[in-house]
Amino acid sequence: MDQSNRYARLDLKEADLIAGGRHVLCAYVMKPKAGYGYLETAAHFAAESSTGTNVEVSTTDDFTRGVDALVYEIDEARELMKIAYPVELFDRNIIDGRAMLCSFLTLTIGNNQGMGDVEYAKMHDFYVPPCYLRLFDGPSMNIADMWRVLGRSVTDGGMVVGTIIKPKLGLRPKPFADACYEFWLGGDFIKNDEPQGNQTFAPLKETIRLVADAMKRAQDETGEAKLFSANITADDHYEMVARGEYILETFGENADHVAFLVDGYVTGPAAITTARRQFPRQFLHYHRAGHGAVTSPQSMRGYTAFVLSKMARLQGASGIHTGTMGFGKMEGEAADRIMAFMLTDDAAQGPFYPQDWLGMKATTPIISGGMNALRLPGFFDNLGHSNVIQTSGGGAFGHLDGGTAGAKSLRQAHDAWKAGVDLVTYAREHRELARAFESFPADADRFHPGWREKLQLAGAA
Ligand SMILES: O=C(COP(=O)(O)O)[C@H](O)[C@H](O)COP(=O)(O)O
Ligand SMILES: [Mg+2]
Repeated sequence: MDQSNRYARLDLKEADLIAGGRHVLCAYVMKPKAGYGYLETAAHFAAESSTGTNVEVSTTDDFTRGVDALVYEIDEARELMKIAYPVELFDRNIIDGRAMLCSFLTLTIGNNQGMGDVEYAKMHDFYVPPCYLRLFDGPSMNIADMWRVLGRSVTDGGMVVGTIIKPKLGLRPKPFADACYEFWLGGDFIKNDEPQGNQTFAPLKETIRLVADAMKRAQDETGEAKLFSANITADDHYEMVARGEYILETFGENADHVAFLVDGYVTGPAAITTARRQFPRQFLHYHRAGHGAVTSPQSMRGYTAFVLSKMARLQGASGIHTGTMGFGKMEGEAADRIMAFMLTDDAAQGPFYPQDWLGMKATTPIISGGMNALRLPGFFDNLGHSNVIQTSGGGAFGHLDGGTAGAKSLRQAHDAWKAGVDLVTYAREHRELARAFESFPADADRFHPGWREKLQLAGAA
């Protein structure tokens, strides 16, 4: 059944829809299955994503028709389809009238992902009007709160030098806490790797006690504040709260040095909101393991990493992984920086839509995945600033001289970039950085050709 006479209004102008402020706009790359017309499929998609189904139902009335989602633009050659969703369609909490991200997802990227006439459809951008934006929690904390703990400028405090405890699994509590101590002697921030929790060989309560003690000792030794991001991800809301409360109690006077890590892709918006609302004074660290299943450029369904990031800010993530924009080991490209700008700026431009955040706090980009000191300058050049959390797992613990030296090499690379000094030149006077070149020679050759001669290290070619 062709429903385009009801669910398509190609005369509507995007600028008018934005000015009207009553619609959420979504841009998809959509392809119909063979034998289905583009507009007809787009209209069915909008029907299934709002008030309709594949047939007319007798219970529809005039009010219903007033809240139809409407296809307002198509470009078959680019496989582009844009849909306007009236804000009334989205579910609100009964407890406080606020918006919920799961409702946004259920409609805009729900049943439409399994339709028989759609070959594929992937959301590439969305726009949220002010009346709906203000109903989302948004972040309560971000990197500024970390900088405050670290005693730095709260507007331009620079890179938070971080790591992920590696190996990913298989450390018992003491070796785990020892690795933390070692890194903290040179760095600022440690996160649990995403699968680390309460395994039988590393019970959470014991590990956390030892990590809290390691933090105290590292702070005493260095005279600097240290930060830890503890994984509280779980299926069960009560389990997450129990973990969070235990961790805060155990860190005691250092509880404000603790972030909570939640795997927001595998657990979904409910877990992110649990952490955001139960622990509004803690930095909420959104880890996105698994997101590649839908966000990868090879996946033609779901949504992009840009969309995931934008949703994370709405939900109130303090920080989210944004990949390494082609400078690390995970998929990504230099142009991914627009993802970071959408997280941090008050007005930003996405691939299809502008977004005004109306003063909603920024979400901090977390840069991770195959990074090390040698890859940082190129990354910062591309981004244009270094106000991010950066975590190098292999890049710290893969340093020939261990985790402390690895941490120092990362800080030195950041300092060199801030000072506008070439990395090899800086390494001549900074031993840990120099040894990072020897630790990661393939990267050194790729990003800093001629480094051996310039560094004049013993054993250099
Ligand atoms: O453990 C790591 C990186 O370890 P390493 O530093 O040893 O590569 C993170 O889970 C990835 O960064 C996730 O990817 P992304 O940040 O893209 O979500
Ligand atoms: Mg990890």
